Amino acid sequence: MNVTITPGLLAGAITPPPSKSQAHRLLIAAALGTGESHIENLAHSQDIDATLRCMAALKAPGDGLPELDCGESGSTLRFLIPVALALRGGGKFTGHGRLMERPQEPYFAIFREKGISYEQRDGVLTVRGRLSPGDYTLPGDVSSQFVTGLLYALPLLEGDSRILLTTPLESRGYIDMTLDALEQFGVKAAYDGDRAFQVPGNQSYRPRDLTIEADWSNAAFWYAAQFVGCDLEIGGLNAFSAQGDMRIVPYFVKLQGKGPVDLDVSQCPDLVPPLAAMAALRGGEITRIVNAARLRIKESDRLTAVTQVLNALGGRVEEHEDHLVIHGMDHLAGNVTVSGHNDHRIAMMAAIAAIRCQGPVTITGAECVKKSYPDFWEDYRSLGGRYTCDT
Ligand SMILES: O=C(O)C1=C[C@@H](OP(=O)(O)O)[C@@H](O)[C@H](O)C1
Ligand SMILES: C=C(OP(=O)(O)O)C(=O)O
Repeated sequence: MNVTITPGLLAGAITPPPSKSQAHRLLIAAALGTGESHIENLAHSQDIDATLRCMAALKAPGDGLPELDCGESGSTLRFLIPVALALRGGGKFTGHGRLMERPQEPYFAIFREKGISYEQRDGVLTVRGRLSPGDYTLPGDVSSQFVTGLLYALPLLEGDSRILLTTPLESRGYIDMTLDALEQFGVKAAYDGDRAFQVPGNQSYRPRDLTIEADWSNAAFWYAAQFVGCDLEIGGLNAFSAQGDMRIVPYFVKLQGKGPVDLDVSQCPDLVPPLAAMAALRGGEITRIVNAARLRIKESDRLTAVTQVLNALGGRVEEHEDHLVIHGMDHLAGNVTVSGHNDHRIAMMAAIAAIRCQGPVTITGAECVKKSYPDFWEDYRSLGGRYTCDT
């Protein structure tokens, strides 16, 4: 689907969709539960549908390894690899887009050490073996999703385990969300705040009735719209949330100030596309988005995609190995077609930057927003955004 936007300011009240990260966590814990749980405020984004489908496959009776189609969801794949080992002695994992090329080496290193077999061939990752209680050592700065996967699976084992990080933890907010979700389901895991987690074994997930919070990661796009001049009332968010992407609020305030600004995104990588849209429209000011190397291993190489899209719109972005330098302008030229890079956050960034373009902007593959925000285009229109679609 191509969307062509006629630039113009948005206005009105908006509630962001339910948090994808929290939804993954609550659904997996609920499915592992010893009874019936009720999870309210679920949106059928593609990633959440992937987790629902995979949990159903893991729990379906049957012999042999379950087949788990993780779609394009890194969270689903990395959370469920250890869970599948604990529940079913492994699984056959498939994915789409870039998913199966995204790194799994921290798990593979553990599997080699522990005698768990793994093989990735023709796009299928087959993992087979038994998880045993003990020490699990891995880096903390490739993806926090490996730690989350272990935190879900290790409590189910018959003895105590530890997770030991060899490098500092990045994306820490996501681990806080994981620990928060585990606690809600009565599962204990202690984090020393640095490099070690203690995870007692022989635990079970108690059933719970919970409501998924509104998503701070996607709210960030509406904050970016606000920043570029829209009059929005962004509602429904939990100001005391465990979601690390709440950091959009202090970063928004920082960007409103004059002078050069450095934003460290090591703990909030998903904020980079909306932050970059804001920075591109920070007239006459320079913004550096630093500690962003892991952006290259998301749905797209997001450092390249952000740079290409904003520069095509008429912005001035310099791409570096692990950071971006953005020279803010008052307006962008637009009058161009840009690719959504099959990446929801890149398509949404383009839609927000288009608000302050002088000519129309066409975004190709704009349906990719469905990965996390299925109603994004409807919400954009409900706020007065003008666009046409061709499929
Ligand atoms: O645990 C999660 O829900 C997520 C963790 C983050 O990944 P990394 O830990 O790989 O940075 C984030 O980018 C992703 O969108 C969601
Ligand atoms: C990177 C993302 O998700 P995942 O890693 O789960 O694919 C994202 O939603 O931006």
